[in-house]
Amino acid sequence: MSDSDTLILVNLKAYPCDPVEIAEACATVADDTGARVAVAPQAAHLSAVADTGVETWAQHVSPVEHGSHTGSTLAEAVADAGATGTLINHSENRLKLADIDASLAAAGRAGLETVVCANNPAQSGAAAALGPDAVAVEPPELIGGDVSVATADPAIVEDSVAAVEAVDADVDLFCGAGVSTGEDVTAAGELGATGVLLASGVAKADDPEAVLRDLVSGL
Ligand SMILES: O=C(CO)COP(=O)(O)O
Repeated sequence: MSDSDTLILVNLKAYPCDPVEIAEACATVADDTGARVAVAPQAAHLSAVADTGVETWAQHVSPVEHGSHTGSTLAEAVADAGATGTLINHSENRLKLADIDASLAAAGRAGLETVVCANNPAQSGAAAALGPDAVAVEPPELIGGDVSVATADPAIVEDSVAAVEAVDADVDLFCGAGVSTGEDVTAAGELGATGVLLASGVAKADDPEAVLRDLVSGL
């Protein structure tokens, strides 16, 4: 990947890390290198992360509007907290098709950039048909592992790029699972991805900033 618009999106999931420390490391590396690095913390940490100045994403928004929806993650609320984008349909928070559509509508109302996650090329094409800004293909069996999707299953990335392109050429294709090094980022770009999602490589690192600097070196 050589495009500075390429997104490195660090999903903190529910890992026991310090979201502000990682956000500050991401902001520092982004400022130093011009790379686009974003952090998706727990919803309760969005404001604290956004206050660091880093690009901040929600991990999920619910398929709801303002109203009687106890326990929901309202798109307008995450935008108020400083998020500028959101994941939808992550492998660990799968939604029904109609709910993906409604979450996209909610994100659109709130002005959030959107990435819909998918398991495989067929789902990637289907997700593209719903009109997100990007689709992220993440094979569930590789999530949290040591081998990057681009190495373990390059065809799933290439086939997802093609599936998305066939449906809507304006939708970007990202990939994720096992991404932790600059080499992984380079390999993803060579397969046609214009962004990577990663979690454990940064969230579990002893030195998140060092990992981020290595990741960015692969752009
Ligand atoms: O699910 C992921 C990002 O959303 C990928 O997680 P890992 O980077 O831990 O494989």
